[in-house]
Amino acid sequence: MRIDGLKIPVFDFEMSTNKKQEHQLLHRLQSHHFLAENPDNSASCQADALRNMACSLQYAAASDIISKECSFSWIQGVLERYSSIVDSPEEQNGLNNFAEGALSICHEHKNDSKQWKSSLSYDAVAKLDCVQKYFKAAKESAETILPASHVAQQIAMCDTSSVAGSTAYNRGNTAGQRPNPTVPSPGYNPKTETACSSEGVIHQQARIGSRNHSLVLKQPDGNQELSRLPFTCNSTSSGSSEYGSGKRKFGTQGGPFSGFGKSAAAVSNSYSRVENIQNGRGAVKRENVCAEDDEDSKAGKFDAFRTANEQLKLNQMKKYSRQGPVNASNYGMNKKSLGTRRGLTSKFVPPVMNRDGSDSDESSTLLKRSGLNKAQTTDEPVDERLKNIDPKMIELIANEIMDHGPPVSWDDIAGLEFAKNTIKEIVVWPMLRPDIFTGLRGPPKGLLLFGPPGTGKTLIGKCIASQSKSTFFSISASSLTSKWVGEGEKMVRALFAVARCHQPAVIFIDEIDSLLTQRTDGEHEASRRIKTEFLVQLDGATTGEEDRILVVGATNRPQELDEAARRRFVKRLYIPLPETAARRHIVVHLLSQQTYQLTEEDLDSICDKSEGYSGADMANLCKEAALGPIRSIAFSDIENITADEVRPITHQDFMAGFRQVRASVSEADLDLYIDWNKKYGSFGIPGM
Ligand SMILES: Nc1ncnc2c1ncn2[C@@H]1O[C@H](COP(=O)(O)OP(=O)(O)OP(=O)(O)O)[C@@H](O)[C@H]1O
Ligand SMILES: [Mg+2]
Repeated sequence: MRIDGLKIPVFDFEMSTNKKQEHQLLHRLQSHHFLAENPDNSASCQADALRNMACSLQYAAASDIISKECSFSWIQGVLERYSSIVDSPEEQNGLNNFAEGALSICHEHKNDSKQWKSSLSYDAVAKLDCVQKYFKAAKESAETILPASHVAQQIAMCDTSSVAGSTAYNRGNTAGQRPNPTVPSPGYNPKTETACSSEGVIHQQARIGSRNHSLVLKQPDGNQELSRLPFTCNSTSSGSSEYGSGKRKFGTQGGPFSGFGKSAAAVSNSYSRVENIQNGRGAVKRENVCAEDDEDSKAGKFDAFRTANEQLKLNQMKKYSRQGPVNASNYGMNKKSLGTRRGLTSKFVPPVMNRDGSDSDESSTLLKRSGLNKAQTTDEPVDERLKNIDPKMIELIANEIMDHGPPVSWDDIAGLEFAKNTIKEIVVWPMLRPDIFTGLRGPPKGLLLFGPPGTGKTLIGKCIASQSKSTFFSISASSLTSKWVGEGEKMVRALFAVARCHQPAVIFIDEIDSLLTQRTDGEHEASRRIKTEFLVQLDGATTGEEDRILVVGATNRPQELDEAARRRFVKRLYIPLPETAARRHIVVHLLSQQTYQLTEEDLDSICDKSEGYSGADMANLCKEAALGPIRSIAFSDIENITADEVRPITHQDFMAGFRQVRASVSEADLDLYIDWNKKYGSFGIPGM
């Protein structure tokens, strides 16, 4: 006999005298075959048909309609086909069993495989504790030795019979008699008893109603019962409709090949373990140790029998038992960006979130402050404006870009009164009185801070972050370009979308020249796209008039800015080198944490001598001077000296420091800034 597509070898039937049985078998095989081979049928329907086919073959062998060898070889072909469907990753032709876990985690993708478990093998079932016990019992009985695969098959067959419906074959007779299969009918709940052995060594009884089963060891002539091994199938899948629909539940059994298709936990749960067999011929004492089996399975004793999918679920259940089942939709959302930093001074974020509900205080506080955690990590509706934005980008923005560094006050910034006042006007006042700052009085949407390096541009950004009560996003051009290679423009879009949801908002872009350099013909397409997106967002094409988002850019190369970008930064503030008073302020401010002996004249002298120094240079000078008293301590005393015994910082230390720290900004560079400021800079606020 040959059935196309299954590559089944031709075997001789052991023709039964019962032509009716044979006819029924052929009829069943044929109909299952057509169901399995019809490409219009769904994968689950095909798999169902194959399972039924294998079941029919098993039954046929058990009933001596066909030979055992023929049945096993044929079943092998059927099972191969069945496995290829169950485990196929293709959505159309397979049930994608192994990919299910990953897919559901990624994007809650659902497919038929949710209802299916992939196959275990005969060998796998044979390794089960309960089956091994049978072997032991059989050996002890010394009456008959059963091949492992045969017993395993019996277990699977018993499981088959526990499920009523199309594959439950009714005999309605007692063990030892030849089977008398009938065509199953819907709703039929037969007492099932399956005898299976050409040698008549093992017979199996299964009563579906009570779900009590027994393996009966018999004499080869099939008449004398050697031993009876009862066990219980506590399957929860019963009824033809459930089986027919191919429904299978995690941790439950169902279907003829549930021995192949369920985890060891499910298998061990399904059968009570036979604890003690008194003798080969006598009664068998059985203890139901389902719970223990469950513990075994939890302890991983049966790891070899779990499919990847089941192992994944088990792990998740174990891991998140305190949180309940893992919600695939929030799985990816909760993940932290790998090793990213949040802002300029924030701590390292571990790659894996602490999922036991005790996520670090800092990160949870951060997310709370960002207001993103609730919308993004729970089922609460996400803001309409964020719907088309990649959640990972939103998360990155919340984690890394929203800045929550140490507070910087306006007093920490020496000098720069004009810049500070302008910023207060643009940022602070409109926030206090949004009703006044509307229409023509509406604050500008772009502010550019330019000037020589080390003059406090970034410091001003930090000050805005802590002083303005707005949501502050601090971003460097490199974080837009390097982390999302090829996706920088999406990141820009996401940044503005998140900012729009958290108004009033300030987006601070340090070193903006590297992001918005002049566009050239030869430049990379990706960077061009970022620039374009930025210009679009800055222009307010997607930002309404009433949106309160201020973009603050800082650069020490303003001349390299794209002219379109320049236009969009309406206010361009020159942040010059600190004047004498500002330098004095920096020195006093930094020395306030140390002991020092400096007269007013000493300070004047230091400030005069530091003409042309930037704020950063002044900070370095103070550091160098502060090391003077330490250098004067003998090396041998360094270990024992107390902090109070260190001498104060003196004028000489500063003079020594001047030899180490020189001005970092040249006159020529300054001229460039001054020129650019004359051309494009904002000169001041009227009346100030
Ligand atoms: N006006 C200032 N008042 C107080 N400290 C200042 C001032 N300017 C600079 N500093 C000191 O210099 C350090 C560096 O300043 P900052 O990073 O803001 O410079 P920058 O203008 O951003 O430089 P760059 O253009 O190179 O990025 C600050 O941490 C601070 O200690
Ligand atoms: Mg800077």
